[in-house]
Amino acid sequence: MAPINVDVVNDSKVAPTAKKALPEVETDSNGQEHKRYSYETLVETANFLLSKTSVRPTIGVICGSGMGSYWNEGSLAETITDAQCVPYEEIPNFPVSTVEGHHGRLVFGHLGDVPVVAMQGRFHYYEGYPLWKCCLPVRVMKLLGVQTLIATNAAGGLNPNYKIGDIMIVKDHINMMGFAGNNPLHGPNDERFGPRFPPMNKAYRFEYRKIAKEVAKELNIENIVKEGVYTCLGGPNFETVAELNMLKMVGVDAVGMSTVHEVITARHCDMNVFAMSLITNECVTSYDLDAEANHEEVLDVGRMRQDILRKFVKQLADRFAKAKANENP
Ligand SMILES: O=P(O)(O)O[C@H]1O[C@H](CO)[C@@H](O)[C@H]1O
Ligand code: HPA
Repeated sequence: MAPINVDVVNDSKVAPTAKKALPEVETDSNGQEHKRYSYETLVETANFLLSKTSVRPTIGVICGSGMGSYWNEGSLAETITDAQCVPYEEIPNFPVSTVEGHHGRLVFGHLGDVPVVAMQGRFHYYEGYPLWKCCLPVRVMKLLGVQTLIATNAAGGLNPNYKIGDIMIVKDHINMMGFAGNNPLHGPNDERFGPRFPPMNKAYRFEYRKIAKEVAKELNIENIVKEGVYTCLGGPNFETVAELNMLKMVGVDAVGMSTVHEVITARHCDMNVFAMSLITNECVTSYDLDAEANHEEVLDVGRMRQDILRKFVKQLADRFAKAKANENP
């Protein structure tokens, strides 16, 4: 692939009016300054990555808590073949991972025959990054040629029918942080990424959810695969009983601290999205219960389910790639 031309998107020349200069520096609520990235800056990041690997990924995977670190220890290394890893510290303009269970590097390689890039570690709002910065890798993936995003996360189960270790296919989300005006697309819009007002009602591609249910049957794991609504809170504290009961009332099945803003960013730049939550704990919705959520349990359940997740993701990548190929014969 030749280096990316900033004046051409989807083979069409970009009108000068579509390019909006983003403010160079944004200050977050803690007074910390974050450099804003223009389209051109992210193209530089993407070109750097293209020079580091021969893989040209069409599918991007984001590993949730506990699902990335183990990929480092032989397990996914066996699944992502020809792995070429680039630590986040080496990537120009990239944030770095600060959370246990998030390794902090991009892994380029293949899942079966499908060229992929996996984020072995994501960025969360509670780490101090503005939402747009948490989602910067999604835009970089788009510039690398990724058409489909598979986002995974660890989440607390609110739906009383969910058990620890279940996998919830995300059918929709409630953007709680967006209700307060916090959105990854906040700020000037550069139309080379996408439109000012992107629709979000079909965020989680119906066809891919259908495929995932078929794959679950084929892998004999349909009894642990559910489908539901996810929400992201800012974290880092786990929720109060009253907060969880409120979320339950408004139709949330699983709660976490990620994914929603990544999905919004991916849809904005017209990527196909599939997301799933590993239910790592049951949300405590009664004052009578003694249990408390904790990150160690979250990581343990990720470890417990790593074999199943690996097989599932590998099959999904294969089937999504085939579905995409049938779309563009
Ligand atoms: O969403 P991921 O990154 O999987 O992680 C989830 O697990 C962590 C809490 O244990 C939080 O970061 C929450 O968002
Ligand atoms: O119960 C939870 N709440 C929020 N985020 C989470 N991530 C894993 N479990 C949880």
